[in-house]
Amino acid sequence: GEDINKVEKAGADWLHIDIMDGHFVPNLTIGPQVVADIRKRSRLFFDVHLMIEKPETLIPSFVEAGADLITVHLEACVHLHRVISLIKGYGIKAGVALNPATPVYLLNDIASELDLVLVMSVNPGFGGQTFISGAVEKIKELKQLLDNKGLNPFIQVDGGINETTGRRVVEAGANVLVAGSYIFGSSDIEKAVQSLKF
Ligand SMILES: O=C(CO)[C@H](O)[C@H](O)COP(=O)(O)O
Ligand SMILES: [Fe+2]
Repeated sequence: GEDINKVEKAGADWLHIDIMDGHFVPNLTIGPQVVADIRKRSRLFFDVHLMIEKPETLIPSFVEAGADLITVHLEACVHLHRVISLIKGYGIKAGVALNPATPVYLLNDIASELDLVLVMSVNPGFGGQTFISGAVEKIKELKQLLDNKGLNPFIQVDGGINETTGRRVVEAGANVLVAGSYIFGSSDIEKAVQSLKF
């Protein structure tokens, strides 16, 4: 709660909440109850990143908990269009995340339905990993695919973001930066948050 208040005061626009199930990724974090609890402490936009198998089973609970946007992994969805429709049916925003090894062209037939595309710049599962530079070219490729279709969803990048990598991805076309270690490991949280507003 204290940390959330700190980033809110520091000027963070959104709160990115990592949900891991110990199956889709080799790590376990929190579930809908904790999201509902932190909802009581913050008015920030809740950006819920689901790194879970069969996300459709828990989407209603995360909506109920107060999510403003839910992002699912393309790799975790057999029926991606159905899952995106489910999220949007609740009147909230829907995003799709791509692992570092997942190509951008797989979004071709779903791009028009999306409010956000998340390009993972680490393999999901842990904070504090090193930025994978291949993400930069991938963002450019994604921007091109979206531009060709006249689409303008948020382009989010998550993993190893700091002032240097953040600048590189923004120049490539990203407009939503997720940062964990860089912000919470900083002695001046406000300065760290503001340094990512390019
Ligand atoms: O989804 C994630 C990992 O799966 C995290 O959002 C991401 O790693 C942020 O942490 P850091 O900024 O420390 O890399
Ligand atoms: Fe994340």
